[in-house]
Parts: sequence; C-alpha cells; structure tokens
Amino acid sequence: MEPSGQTVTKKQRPVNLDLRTIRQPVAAIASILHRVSGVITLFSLAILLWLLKSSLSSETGFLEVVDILDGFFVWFILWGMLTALAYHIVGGIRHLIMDAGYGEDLESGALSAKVALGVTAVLSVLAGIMVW
Ligand code: HEM
Repeated sequence: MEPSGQTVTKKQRPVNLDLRTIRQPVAAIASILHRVSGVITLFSLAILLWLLKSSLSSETGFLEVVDILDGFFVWFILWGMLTALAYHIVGGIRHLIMDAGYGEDLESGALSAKVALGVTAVLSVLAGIMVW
C-alpha cells in the first residue's frame, strides 16, 4: 500500500548483483571469510574426530589412520583446516571485541580486518611449518 499523499516512483537504475565484479570492502571480505572458515572448521572437526576414533579403536585402525595421513594432498588439506581454524579464532576475537563496542567505525573496522587477515597469514605459515 502507498503511503498517503506520496507517489512511489520505481527507479530504473542499473543493478549489479554479480559477485565476481562487485568490489567488496576488506571488512566485508573478512566477514564472509569468517563464516566460510566457521563452516570449514565444523566439517574439519567431524573428520578429525572420526580419525581420532578410528586410531583409538584398534591397532589396525591406528595403522589405517597413519596410512591415510601419509601424503602431500592430505597434508595440504590439514594445512587448510588449520588455516581456517586460525582465521576463525582470530576473526572471532575481532568480532567479540567489536561486539563489546570497540573499533566499530568504518576506518577501525577496515584496519582490524586487515590485522586479522595479516595475523592469520602468519599463523598459516606456522601451521604449514608444523604440518610439513
Ligand atoms: C569448533 C569450533 C568452531 C566452529 C565449528 C565454529 C563455527 C562457526 C560458524 C559456522 C559460524 C557462522 C555463523 C554465521 O555466520 O551464521 C560461527 C560464528 C562465530 N564464531 Fe565460531 N566456530 C568455532 C569456534 C569459535 C571460536 C574458538 C571462536 C572465538 C574466538 C568463535 C567465534 C565466533 C563468533 C564471534 C561468531 C559470530 C560472528 C558474527 O557475528 O558474524 N568461534 N562459528
């Protein structure tokens, strides 16, 4: 229903909803990555718990897990899991700090997003060293 006394005109402005061509601000990228890393962490946890359960079930189970974990591709996945966890924790701490009312404005939000991504890059390198 139209508000009384007002005419609603439909603006025919071009709308771009193509995510590949929209230039996202760094805070938006940090936010999307935080959600993605949370979902990756969730699946990682399920896989790692299954591996732990198998390795503790019997000697054969343990040897099977050792066999599964032996290989570049698996190490690469493990590194990805650790990087996602690192980003989720760093990004999560950033979120909690902002929820407490600090650094909520545009500039400090962009700065903290860059810091979170930088800290994760360092942790990711450390995770790589740990895995290999
Ligand atoms: C097993 C560990 C974890 C899993 C599986 C997990 C998973 C998730 C997922 C899927 C989301 C996205 C929810 C959404 O955006 O709708 C989320 C959000 C969040 N996580 Fe985690 N998380 C874990 C650990 C942590 C830790 C250790 C922290 C603390 C630093 C944390 C802090 C947060 C915060 C603050 C949010 C909300 C972000 C927002 O407001 O958009 N999480 N988590």
